[in-house]
Amino acid sequence: MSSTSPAISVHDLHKRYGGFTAVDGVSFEIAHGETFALLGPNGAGKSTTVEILEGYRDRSGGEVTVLGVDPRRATLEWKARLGIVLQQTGESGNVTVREQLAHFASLYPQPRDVAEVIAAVGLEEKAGTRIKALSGGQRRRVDVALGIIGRPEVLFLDEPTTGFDPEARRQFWELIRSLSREGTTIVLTTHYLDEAAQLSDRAAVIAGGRLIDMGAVNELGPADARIPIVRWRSATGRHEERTEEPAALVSRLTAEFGELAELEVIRPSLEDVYLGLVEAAEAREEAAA
Ligand SMILES: Nc1ncnc2c1ncn2[C@@H]1O[C@H](COP(=O)(O)OP(=O)(O)OP(=O)(O)O)[C@@H](O)[C@H]1O
Repeated sequence: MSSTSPAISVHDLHKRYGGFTAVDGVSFEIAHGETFALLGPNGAGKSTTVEILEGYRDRSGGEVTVLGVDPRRATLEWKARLGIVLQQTGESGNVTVREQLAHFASLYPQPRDVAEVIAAVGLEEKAGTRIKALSGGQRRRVDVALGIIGRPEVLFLDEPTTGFDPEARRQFWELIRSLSREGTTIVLTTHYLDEAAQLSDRAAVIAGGRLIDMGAVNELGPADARIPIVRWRSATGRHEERTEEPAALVSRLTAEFGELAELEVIRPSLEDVYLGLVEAAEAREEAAA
């Protein structure tokens, strides 16, 4: 497959569970080397979509290719090119972290070095510990380690940092950035919008099985949702103004009033923009019902 073709292509994807439509006509493409986030509220259809891409779930309609292959026609060779960190942690074994990783490494043609992966997920001190004796967050790190041990070309991360402490999350971000620098294509689903903003090039927002927006993480949502907000307090109380030119407003205010109490310029975060998008989609849904 030439690298100009997308790593992942999804066209008009549908998934029905009995009479319930979980994914309702979703289309997107992910380029080689891109980090792409799938965002959306609980039950939006993110895991279903990702599991179809991974070949774990069949689809009801639409076309999908991952590394040029339809996941319905998955081969072992194709699977070896993917790394998968599922939402639920399955690792609770009687073997040690090092043994488990060495076992998985032996299943891949070009695995990463076991000690390097253990260090990358910050489990050096637990390498000789049985997995069942690890904490929840440490087990999640084992899941991540197992996802990358095979040197995947495409890495699927379904809520990878759930249960991580803040330091572990930052460490994980560094790991993902280094995998991305090596050219790994990464598909991330997360409810941590700061994580999506930190790591992804582009994001798609899904709600009720439909794609409601897609774009670069700093360009999602309507333009007015991203206008900066200037807040300050004066003798008359608290004030807030949205402006495309916050620096000009701040210098006008300081020229007029001098030093201002509690002055801040806020750029709406991905979380603010995301919440606006999801609320608008829910309102449209209710109006249509
Ligand atoms: N095996 C199944 N049978 C019936 N319905 C299912 C099945 N799996 C998922 N669903 C339904 O499909 C919808 C989408 O589920 P999915 O797990 O894809 O959502 P999600 O966006 O990943 O949510 P979360 O953020 O909670 O993980 C949900 O309403 C869910 O109840």
